[in-house]
Amino acid sequence: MVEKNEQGFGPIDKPRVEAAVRELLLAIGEDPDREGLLGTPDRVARACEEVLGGMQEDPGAHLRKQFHEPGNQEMVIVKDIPFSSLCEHHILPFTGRAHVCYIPRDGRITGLSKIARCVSGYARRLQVQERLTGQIADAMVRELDPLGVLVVLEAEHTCMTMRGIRAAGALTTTSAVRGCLRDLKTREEALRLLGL
Ligand SMILES: Nc1nc2c(ncn2[C@@H]2O[C@H](COP(=O)(O)OP(=O)(O)OP(=O)(O)O)[C@@H](O)[C@H]2O)c(=O)[nH]1
Ligand SMILES: [Zn+2]
Repeated sequence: MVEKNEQGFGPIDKPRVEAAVRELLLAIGEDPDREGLLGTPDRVARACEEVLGGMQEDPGAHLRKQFHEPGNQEMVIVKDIPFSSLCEHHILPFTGRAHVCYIPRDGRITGLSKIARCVSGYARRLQVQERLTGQIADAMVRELDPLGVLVVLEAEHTCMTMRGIRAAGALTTTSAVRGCLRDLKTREEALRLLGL
């Protein structure tokens, strides 16, 4: 049996991905031995390692790079963090921007880039946007114990734009709220600062 990591995933088996891509090419009526496709199974396998690399890490661990600013309980907002993920229903990309807002507890803050790294780690998995949003918020709560967290994701799903309903330009917004950001007034201030 394949050993799973602490995130619940096995390792990426590159030769197996390559064999599966070759089989897929045959299944769609292509010739995997024609010149243009010769390197494709290897390229797709390498691309999988990259775009699904978040399965091999604990994205929350980035947030453990912390600093202490005594007395600071003011809102921190990191806006417009770009992300790319893969929808687990069609294995097609959905891409967009994440906005993360939190209120530190007793000045316990994290490195700003670490928030973007956390988003990237959870995005580089097979996902649904709602779960991705909640996982980011929960990691913030787990690692920082902040007074409140608000995560908003806006994304375009290619499974909705290049196939199926083909609703080009349709944008999906999801949010996850924890702690004191559930309070209407605090949340309104966060949304105002986010321009949402
Ligand atoms: N809630 C949610 N739905 C998603 C996400 N990504 C894709 N979907 C949806 O998953 C659904 C899968 O529906 P199915 O009827 O099983 O699949 P389908 O026949 O390909 O559906 P259509 O896309 O409507 O053609 C679709 O409505 C997709 O739009 C996501 O991140 N969140
Ligand atoms: Zn999809």
